[in-house]
Amino acid sequence: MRIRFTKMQGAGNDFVVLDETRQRLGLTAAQYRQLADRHFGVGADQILSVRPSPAPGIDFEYVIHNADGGEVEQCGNGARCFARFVADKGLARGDRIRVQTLSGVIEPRLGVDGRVTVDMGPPEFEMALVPFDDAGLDPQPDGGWHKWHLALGTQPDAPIVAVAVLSMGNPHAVQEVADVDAAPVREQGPRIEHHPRFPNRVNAGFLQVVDRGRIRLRVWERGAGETLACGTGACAAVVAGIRLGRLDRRVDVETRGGLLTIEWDGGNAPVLMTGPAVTVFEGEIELQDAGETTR
Ligand SMILES: N[C@@H](CCC[C@H](N)C(=O)O)C(=O)O
Repeated sequence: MRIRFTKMQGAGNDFVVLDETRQRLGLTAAQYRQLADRHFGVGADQILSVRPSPAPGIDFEYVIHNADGGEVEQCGNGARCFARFVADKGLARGDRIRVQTLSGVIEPRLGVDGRVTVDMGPPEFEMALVPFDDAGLDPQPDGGWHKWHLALGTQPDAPIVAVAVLSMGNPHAVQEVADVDAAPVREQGPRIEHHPRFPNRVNAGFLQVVDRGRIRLRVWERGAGETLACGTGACAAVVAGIRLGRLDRRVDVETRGGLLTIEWDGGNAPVLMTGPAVTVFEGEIELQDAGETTR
């Protein structure tokens, strides 16, 4: 099967974008993995599918698959690329759209400077977690704010990390570090991702506070490994920092792939994320036949 695709990136978090507005491609998990593969495919952290409106008042459906082929609820950098894609392809009427994701409706809008701002909705602090057990977790509720101590292993000297746990539609566990360049992202990231506490796995963020309006961030993404930037990870890190009294309401987030700006007024206010969205190239690829068609 031969398909057309667009390769995009937002702060270095890269995507294969598929136009399914007229016809569903019916790809299998193995085919999503092939598209994401940097040696045998196009190469991407996530595959984004653009589908027609699923309901009145909604412009599009936005379906996200991680590089490992699994479907996920949300992707922030992808949301900006999604908005740029539907505008550039003439699929959207205005510069503001309403998009259905697995975790709710988000509202991206194109800025005059080429950047895109996305209303990501409010953060959630009551995530579904596997009940704590002595072997893996010591819960430390902190004034209603969920800050947990995770043991990364069962041996007595296993490292224990304190993480703030929240959802931006998708799950995040964020820890503060003194120096993000020296942070053990590749060692701890997979162990946090697969920690028994998180039934659906989790994205692991490592945040360094520079000052009240600036942080540096690296994220080990669920289903993709460390990426150059994670939009929902940036939202989660800033929300965590604000809740802990360490950050102001507008924060610049330095990632290895570029700068994102996150704003949050607290409580049930939506989180606003602003950053770049760039088309890299377009092409066609022959996909192998393998496995069962997914949603
Ligand atoms: N890169 C994304 C997040 C993509 C999904 C994530 N890996 C997950 O599994 O939840 C972003 O920019 O938010």
